[in-house]
Amino acid sequence: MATGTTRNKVALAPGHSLMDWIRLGNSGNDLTGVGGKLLSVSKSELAKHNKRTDAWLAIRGTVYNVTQYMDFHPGGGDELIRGIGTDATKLFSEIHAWVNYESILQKCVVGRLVNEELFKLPEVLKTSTDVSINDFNMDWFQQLGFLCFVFYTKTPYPEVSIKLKRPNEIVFSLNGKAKCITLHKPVNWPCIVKIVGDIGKVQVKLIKKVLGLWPTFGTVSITNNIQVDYWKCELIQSYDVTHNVKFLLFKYEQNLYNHVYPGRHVYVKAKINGLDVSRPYTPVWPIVDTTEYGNILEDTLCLLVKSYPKGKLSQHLCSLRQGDFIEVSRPQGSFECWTSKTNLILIAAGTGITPMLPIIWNALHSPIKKYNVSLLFCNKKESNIIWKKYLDQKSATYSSRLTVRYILSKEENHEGDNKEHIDENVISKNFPTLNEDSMDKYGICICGPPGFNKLCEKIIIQRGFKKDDYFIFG
Ligand code: HEM
Repeated sequence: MATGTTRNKVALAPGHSLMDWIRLGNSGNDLTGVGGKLLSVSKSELAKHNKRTDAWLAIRGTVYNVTQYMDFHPGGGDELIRGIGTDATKLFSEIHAWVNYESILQKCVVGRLVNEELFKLPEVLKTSTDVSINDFNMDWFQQLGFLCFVFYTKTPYPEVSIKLKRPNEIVFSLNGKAKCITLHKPVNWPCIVKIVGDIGKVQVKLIKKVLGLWPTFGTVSITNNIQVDYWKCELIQSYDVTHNVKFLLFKYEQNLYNHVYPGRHVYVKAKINGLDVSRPYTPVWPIVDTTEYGNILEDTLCLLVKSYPKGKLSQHLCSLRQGDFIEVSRPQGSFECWTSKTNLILIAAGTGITPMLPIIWNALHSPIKKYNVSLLFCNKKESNIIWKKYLDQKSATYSSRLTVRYILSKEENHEGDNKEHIDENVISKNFPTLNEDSMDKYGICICGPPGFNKLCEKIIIQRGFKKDDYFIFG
């Protein structure tokens, strides 16, 4: 067994070099074992993951899942096991403080190791229901580490923007009405927002800078609206998705959160050769819950942009560099996911997948209802399919609730089916099987080029669907 002074490297099995490990990390496999979510982990929760087949350890406040790393560890699995289930900071540093663990384990982050005290506390420490802001009521509650505001706007799908103006001053703008809260003490950014669109409930969690109970949340005052026509956004990351589609991550100007509902869009504006050019784009957050792009923060604006040969704005966006700015409008659109439907049929062509991604995510994670989703995704070639690996992973995880069918018009698909020119026949042939007894439970979304949308609409009308049963993203 190694001590702080003995060095004892082992021979790793073939296929377990550092390069193989990096390859595994980039393969899209979830090495965190928790779906890439960032968790708050208590010491007692950490202690439960102390087996070779379920191994977590913490180093300098970050919790890692090292189960997959076991056979790649140059000091051997048996050595690594000494640290699992614990805060291994000291042990790790004694043996090899120089090892760049953050980089090696970047795809294995489970979350932050947090103070045990937070978990011992009762769920709600202090609540108040008598605060009324404009036309809606507000509750708040706190624990040592955070406080939470809950707004009941009484309108479905309220417009929500939040801005932390100073560490202890936050502005909530709900349906265009803004209130400023001067908080009792400072909080961190970003906030964590949960919205139940159907009933207009907005929950905002703020992490306190310093642990402690507050006697009050602070004071409320009226303020100018923070909603403007366009906000400035800075490009922070850009990734290639296919040969002509990029995944772009933007940060809003200082500490702003701008909620966009699934299926709604924003206008993106940029000055090109002295002229303002703008176009609608549907943000795809939070669908990207893979670790492939690191941990995307709540307030990030995520866009999928296809560069068209004649598309001035799309080409401009695809050529942006980190630190470049664009302007982004308030959310627009009228799509509201049907509350009365439980089966969604989504028909998309190419980048028409963008509104579908948040709809799928929402349908699979809805706290209110279990939706079943059938996606029919039409592309020219397999290499054009946006995030196929991700869609396949999702449909494997939710195999009883999400089915994905790809139609390729320019090449054979991997199942050996012939290439299919996308026409009425092909869409009809691949249309999900319907249960005729519960036709009223189906809601259909269509998004593609105008000709494609027309074709799909014709087919669904032939199948007896009415205007209220479907939505075409134009
Ligand atoms: C906390 C429990 C751990 C123990 C007891 C442990 C033990 C050891 C031992 C005995 C060696 C061989 C001796 C040496 O090269 O100095 C070693 C090497 C190594 N370990 Fe760990 N290790 C632990 C955690 C980790 C973690 C979490 C990582 C991942 C980032 C890691 C990465 C490495 C690397 C890269 C080497 C090769 C270092 C070199 O060649 O200089 N170890 N470890």
